[in-house]
Amino acid sequence: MGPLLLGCIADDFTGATDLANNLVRAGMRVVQAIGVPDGPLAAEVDAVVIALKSRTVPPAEAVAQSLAALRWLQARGARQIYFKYCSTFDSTAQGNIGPVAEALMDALGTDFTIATPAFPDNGRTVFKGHLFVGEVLLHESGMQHHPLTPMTDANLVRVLQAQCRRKVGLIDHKVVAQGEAAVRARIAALRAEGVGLAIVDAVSNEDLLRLGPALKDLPLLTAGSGVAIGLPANFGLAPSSRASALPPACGLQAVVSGSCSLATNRQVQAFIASGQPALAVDPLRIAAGVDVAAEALAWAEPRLAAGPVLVYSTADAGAVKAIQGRLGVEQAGALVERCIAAIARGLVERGVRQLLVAGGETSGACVQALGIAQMQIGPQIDPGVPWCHAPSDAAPGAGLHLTLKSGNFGTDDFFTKAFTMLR
Ligand SMILES: Nc1ncnc2c1ncn2[C@@H]1O[C@H](COP(=O)(O)OP(=O)(O)O)[C@@H](O)[C@H]1O
Ligand SMILES: O=C(O)[C@@H](O)C(=O)COP(=O)(O)O
Repeated sequence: MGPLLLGCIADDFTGATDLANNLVRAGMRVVQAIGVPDGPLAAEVDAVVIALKSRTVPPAEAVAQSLAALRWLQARGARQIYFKYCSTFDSTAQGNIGPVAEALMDALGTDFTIATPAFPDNGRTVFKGHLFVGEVLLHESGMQHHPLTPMTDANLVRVLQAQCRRKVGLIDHKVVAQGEAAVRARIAALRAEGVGLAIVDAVSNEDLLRLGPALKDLPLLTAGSGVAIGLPANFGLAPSSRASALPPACGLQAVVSGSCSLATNRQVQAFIASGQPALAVDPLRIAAGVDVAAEALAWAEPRLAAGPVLVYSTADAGAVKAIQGRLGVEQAGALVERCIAAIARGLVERGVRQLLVAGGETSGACVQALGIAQMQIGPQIDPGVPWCHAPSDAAPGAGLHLTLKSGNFGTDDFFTKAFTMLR
């Protein structure tokens, strides 16, 4: 196996597939590893995305996990490191984008990196350092109500500065629009001013493609998945459908959702409105000690043969706040994640081989419960969300098709459309 071109560290599991998807589409062969790999890679690849569950853990833990991933990638000769976070810049008051970025800078001995969550294909654009989600600023996008990482300020220079020791600057759109030489000159000027991290404006894929060549020599990039579209060309790679081939799909179909994002709420409603079977799980009953996972599996089992079933804890912002008020934010999140993960495993043990998981933290819990170590990346369903294929100890034999949907991604009919794509 040759040295890696790109070594990637993602702060959650859906985010990791999102990044892998953009790299694959731009021509890289990619494996997504769940945590730092402890065995050989499943295939010859150009890039590895190590998926961590480090977005909402205490900063010191996120740093330790990220440095362990970095050491593994460095040992495989990775020529450039990419720290992937959310396109809505999800972070807690303590981090973890700033602390992890700075720890990686220290470990790599570099004095400068960029930071941009821009992902125009999904409506995430950055202008004058401010993040827009679709037509509105970040703090008006619904993200202000996120259960774990409420985002209340769209000014990313300010948000990142609050998380960093180093000075944070801006490479604004006027510079990006002029292309590689102007971006390089701006980076040199910022370095001379002692700026360590710069938010980069980008409002279109063209901006990201113009940015790519200017980033070629930076040891570390930090970004959402958007920046990835301009990187494979730096290594002489071009788009090819060969990179995304998966084995044929088989088995039963199911959706589990622990995401409470606006897009997922719409997708759950659309699935229910289409008349397909759906069951809500109640966090208060889980907290009361009821075996909600066993109940859900007993409900699902007789229905699976007829088509996809949905089990969800998805709720609107008001309902989530009420639950968190009763159980505490972390306790509510952890209880629901454990329950949905047990349901996902039980469904696979009952023959589900096409599984859709909605929610980043939820996906992390499910993938761990399914004993999945590595995932092969397949074709895109919607921007940022590919089908994947993975061996799982709950699915002996050929493994299972799996898609990890970021909370805010996908069209309203995603829960139905995803399965029709596999036919
Ligand atoms: N009804 C609910 N009440 C409170 N918390 C919930 C509920 N449903 C899910 N959660 C928790 O909310 C969090 C959602 O995060 P995540 O899975 O990352 O979704 P997203 O991708 O939309 O951010 C998880 O920790 C999940 O367990
Ligand atoms: O960059 C993105 O928006 C996604 O890849 C992502 O990280 C989303 O996280 P969740 O909303 O927690 O799924």
